Amino acid sequence: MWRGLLTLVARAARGPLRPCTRQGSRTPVPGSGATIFALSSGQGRCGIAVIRTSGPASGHALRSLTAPRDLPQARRACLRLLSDPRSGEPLDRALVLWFPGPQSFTGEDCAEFHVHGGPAVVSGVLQALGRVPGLRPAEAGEFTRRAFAHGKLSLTEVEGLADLIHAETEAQRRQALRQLDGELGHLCRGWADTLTKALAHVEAYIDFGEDDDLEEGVLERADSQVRELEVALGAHLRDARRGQRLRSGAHVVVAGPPNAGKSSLVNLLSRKPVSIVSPEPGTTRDVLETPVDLAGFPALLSDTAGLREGTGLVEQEGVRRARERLEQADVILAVLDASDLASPSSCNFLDVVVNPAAGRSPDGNSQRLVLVLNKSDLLPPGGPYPSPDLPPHLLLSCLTGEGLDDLLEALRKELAAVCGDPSTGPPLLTRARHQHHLQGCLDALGHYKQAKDVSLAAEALRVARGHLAHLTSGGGTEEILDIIFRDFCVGK
Ligand SMILES: Nc1nc2c(ncn2[C@@H]2O[C@H](COP(=O)(O)OP(=O)(O)OP(=O)(O)O)[C@@H](O)[C@H]2O)c(=O)[nH]1
Ligand SMILES: [K+]
Ligand SMILES: [Mg+2]
Repeated sequence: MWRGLLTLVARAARGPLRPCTRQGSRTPVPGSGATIFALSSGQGRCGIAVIRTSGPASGHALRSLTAPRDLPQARRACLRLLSDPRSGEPLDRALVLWFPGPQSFTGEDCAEFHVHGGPAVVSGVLQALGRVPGLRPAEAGEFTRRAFAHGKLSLTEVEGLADLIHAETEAQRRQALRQLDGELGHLCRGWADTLTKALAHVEAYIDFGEDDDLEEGVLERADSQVRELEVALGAHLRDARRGQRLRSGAHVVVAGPPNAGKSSLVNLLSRKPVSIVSPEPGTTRDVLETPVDLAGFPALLSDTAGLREGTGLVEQEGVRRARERLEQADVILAVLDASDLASPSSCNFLDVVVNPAAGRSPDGNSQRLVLVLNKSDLLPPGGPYPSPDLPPHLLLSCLTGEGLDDLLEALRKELAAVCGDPSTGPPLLTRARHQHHLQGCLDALGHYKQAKDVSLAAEALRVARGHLAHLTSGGGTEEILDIIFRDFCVGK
């Protein structure tokens, strides 16, 4: 009786043991019956512009604009005269491509028109397409959304694609490409498979626990699979901030005493005059932020007020803001005037900011510090060399540019440590959403271990697996999909 009841409970709670697939097809695509069209290449005058369509009327649209010719061979570029289907007026001589579904980007019938990139040609072809029955202009991200709905891309791949389109630095491009290649999704599916196996063992125990023909130690095996998974997830979560930093930029804060040359350095690194430079100490009063590509990594570079006490109200507020910003830094770029190391403000900065940070052993999650002694051009040639008891530092002259290459190399190393190097290592978690689901999965595994009842343990494994499925498929939640697809431009 007891066992029969347990089996019933387990069966009812189990539902179908659906593997964690790439399909996002549980979400209906809004207006998916329509055929959509859009300019997919950038706006403005260009050599070639690409216009594409997706949906059941794509073939008809292609035939209408290239009449009287038939559809070209699938996936082969063909030169065709395009003309307006109503007036018959020639529009352009263009390369056209026909991608019958499901072997297309969206999984639907698609057509591409590679036209000459003049505005009149592009608008002529778009207008002609708009007059074909069943066609309407595409909304932002609609092509990708259809690809997702037809299981052509998983959600993490969609995110990778969005990031690839927006990638501004080499490291961002590498990370996005890896995610688009499905590495993160692949990893999650591997974890989900492990969970499915563990769940199968637990369910077998629920169903046949007292039968003699059940292998020994099924529960122990499930336990050890869960333990291994916990270790892997834990390691990945510890790395979580890195992928996000790489996506949105690491915070690099330039700090130091007044007049050390902080603003000069910010201008040098960003290759434009973002900050005012002057011989007057206390020039920079507020935090000035500028996004830069630092040695291939995206960074948000902040110029700050020189740190000193006992000045006017405005400057004091600037100093307060500088201190606040320092606390949020991933990398502190500490600047001192090499010719003025003995001054009270230099000594104070060394004591309060540099030495404490230099004393900490850095890991991927703690702040890192690069110490720069600027104005090396003012040092007497051949020595004496700045104080030997300084922590590791680099010599630089913002005036002559000497030492800049070494500084960039040092920054590259620090940024690779805080952002993770996208060329090596496991795929990174690039969004807070990823972190949330991995943490949810890990928490559920914790419940599994604490469960007093085997059917509760099975339920915990199902919850854990659900989190992994949500990570790759979005779980069909419209809001998440809306947020992700909103990032896309029209035509993608
Ligand atoms: N000789 C020399 N002068 C420099 C160098 N870098 C900056 N300076 C000069 O030092 C002065 C101060 O430079 P800033 O960049 O304004 O210094 P800052 O640290 O931003 O100053 P505050 O914002 O006032 O704290 C300016 O007159 C610069 O031209 C350098 O490498 N060599
Ligand atoms: K200054
Ligand atoms: Mg300044």
